[in-house]
Amino acid sequence: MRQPALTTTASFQALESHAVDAKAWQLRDLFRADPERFPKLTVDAAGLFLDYSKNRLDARTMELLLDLARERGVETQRDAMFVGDKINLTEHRSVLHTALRMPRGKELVVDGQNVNADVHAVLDRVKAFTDKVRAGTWLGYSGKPITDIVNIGIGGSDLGPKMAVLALRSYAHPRLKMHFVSNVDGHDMDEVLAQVSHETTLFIVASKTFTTAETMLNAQTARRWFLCEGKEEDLARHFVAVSTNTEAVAKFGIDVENMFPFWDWVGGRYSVWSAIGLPVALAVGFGYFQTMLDGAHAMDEHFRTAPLEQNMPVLLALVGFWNRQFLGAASLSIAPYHQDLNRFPAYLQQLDMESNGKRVTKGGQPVDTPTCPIVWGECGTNAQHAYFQLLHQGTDIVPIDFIAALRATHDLEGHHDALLANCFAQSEAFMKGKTAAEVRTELQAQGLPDAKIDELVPHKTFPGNRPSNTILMDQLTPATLGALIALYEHKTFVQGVIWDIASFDQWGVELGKVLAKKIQAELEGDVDQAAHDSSTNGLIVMAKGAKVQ
Ligand SMILES: O=P(O)(O)OC[C@H]1O[C@H](O)[C@H](O)[C@@H](O)[C@@H]1O
Repeated sequence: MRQPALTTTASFQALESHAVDAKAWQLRDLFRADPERFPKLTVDAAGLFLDYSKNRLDARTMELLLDLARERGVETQRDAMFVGDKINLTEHRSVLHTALRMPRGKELVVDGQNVNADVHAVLDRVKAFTDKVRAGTWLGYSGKPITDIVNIGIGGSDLGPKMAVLALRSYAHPRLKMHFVSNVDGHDMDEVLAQVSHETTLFIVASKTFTTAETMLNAQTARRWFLCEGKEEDLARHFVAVSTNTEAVAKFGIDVENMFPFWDWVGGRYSVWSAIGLPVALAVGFGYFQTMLDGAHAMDEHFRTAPLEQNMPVLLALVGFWNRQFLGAASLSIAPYHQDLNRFPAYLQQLDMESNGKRVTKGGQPVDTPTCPIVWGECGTNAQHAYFQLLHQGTDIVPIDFIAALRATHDLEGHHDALLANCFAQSEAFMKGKTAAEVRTELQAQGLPDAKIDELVPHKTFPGNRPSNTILMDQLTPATLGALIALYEHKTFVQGVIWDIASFDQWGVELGKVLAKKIQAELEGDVDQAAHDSSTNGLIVMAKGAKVQ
């Protein structure tokens, strides 16, 4: 159904008038005025807790935002996604990552395909394979168990598994060392190959399409490296593939018996739940991988059934929309206060920016509002000692998602209180700030002369009023990780519906791929000067010059 332009809708216009005053609100005042703000603006779901009270909004703002969600059809479109309607319009595909984590036996038939049965058949194969590798009964060519696993993939075939393997580090198998090679830059492969042995390494070539240039080149390099010691007939023990493209896998020379399939209705950035999650299952065991799927399913059920006003992904999406639209926040910083979530911001960059970094509506019209913010971030407390300066006192408003676990998975004394204290202190500082009067009183108490105080006050003042969310879980476990990823997946979906953009394609990555192919041919052959501008020509000539030195 064709949506009207966002700014022309009644609920958007109501929000716009509400925002005239709301933009000037001070978070300090909102907290002072309502001691119940915390219980009112927090929600629990699937083992996660979201506190969105430190945003410049009130109950009326939320009501209007929820009206907008309803007017844009969030509920109808959510339901359409879950039942397998072809909501990926430009590629005419269903969007069924939620089916990958459905319990066994739940009926879901799409285009005559018994989706649930197919998903579980592949999961059974993943289980059988991971059990063997972990038990040490899947042997390399010289009869030794596998010790190193190298996942070769990029984008969705890298970021999800890499992030999850690190996040679940404390569940990892003691013998298996996981490596990830994604970059076409040979330094990436080179570094990994230097650490592993031909006899005991298993390569997973992970690519939905099995045509991605980087992955194909890396896979060829790995194959060549392997054949320096191993024989052709040993390849099957050392190379497996995860893909939707059986033909290309066979052509590459990987035994299709060793291929774990998935389907075109799984988007790359939504694929960690499919066989693309094989490195996760190998690292933590199938049982914990299944628990991660269960955690995501719990969030799916919440998203599918909870009323919008208590629906965590919907609330997170609406708050993000409010900050983007009405506070002009062009970026969103992700601050996991958990070292094992170190790769989570990078994972979210693809999830969010590749999904919603679009400038036209589903109907092909230019959007009339800003869309996806730039997503970036680093773990706290490291981030505090690097760029938090700008977030506290710079000229841009950058909302922050703080993510923390109440209990650690280590038992090192003193660390966890220090970590949580920093996390909570930062969101408090962003919210409250420090007024000029407070700074002046503090400096006066230190006995500084008036002239010095006048000089320092502007520098030491914090404007505050900077929005943040805090997401808490009891511990970072396979279940809470699954729920956390699903939370953000659904948040991205809801925002895409509000903006009426096609969240499940990624045409914006194509142009560079085509040009790179052409330039690579020129680096290896003759330069097609007429095809380029003087800058590009100049750079190509420099690279060619460096080759002959
Ligand atoms: O899994 P593959 O088919 O190799 O794709 C890997 C990645 O590359 C593409 O260019 C897309 O931008 C990503 O969405 C995708 O995840």
